[in-house]
Amino acid sequence: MRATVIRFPGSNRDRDMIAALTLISGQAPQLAWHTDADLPPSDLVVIPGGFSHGDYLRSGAIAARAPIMDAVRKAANSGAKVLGVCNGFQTLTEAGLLPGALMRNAGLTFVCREVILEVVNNTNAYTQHYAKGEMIRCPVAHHDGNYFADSETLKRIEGEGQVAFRYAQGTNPNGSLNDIAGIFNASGNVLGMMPHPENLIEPAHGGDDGRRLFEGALGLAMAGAA
Ligand SMILES: NC(=O)CC[C@H](N)C(=O)O
Repeated sequence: MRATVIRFPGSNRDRDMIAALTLISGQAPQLAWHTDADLPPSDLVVIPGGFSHGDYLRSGAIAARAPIMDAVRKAANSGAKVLGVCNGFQTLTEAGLLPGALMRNAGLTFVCREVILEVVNNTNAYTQHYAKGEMIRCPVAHHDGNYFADSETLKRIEGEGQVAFRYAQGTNPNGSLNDIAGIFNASGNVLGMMPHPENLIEPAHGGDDGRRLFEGALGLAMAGAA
């Protein structure tokens, strides 16, 4: 399983993502730069969190138009997994690889805290190691995490099982419609999520609820599983 992490000017969770993928798979991921025209052969492409291009214009808007994104689109269309976390999720919506948009948090402040997520759909490689309806811990750190989609799109993604994670009732940190924290594309190989599973993968983090997402995406058995 070959994983690649893409870096943009202003990415700041790339090192966390590289550390998580290395720890979980035993192999350092390949790296790509935003101006690269091609991606190395990859089964999993990850766009990490951060403030690409200083969040100017809109978070992820400039990154979505980087040369590397043509290669990401090609990889996604040919079935590779593409995971966008936080600024990565923003970039994937701006690139049209995921529906909807991430708007300014309803409270107009940056939120940095742990939230509880409900695993809405576990019939997908990314979420296969969670139980449906399982509540997991995960940190968030963003100012533009307020998921919005028009009513037709919202109905479609809800109806087609494209909602991956929801903020637990009453804990929505940003005003996202339907408490949406993460969504799949229609084919299920692209996942965007605002919370940071890479920051809760080992006891030193205070928990490891995020770990199973990477084990699923990388096609690995759960640590500790027989
Ligand atoms: N941690 C992040 O990726 C931050 C995402 C984004 N730039 C925001 O603040 O909304």
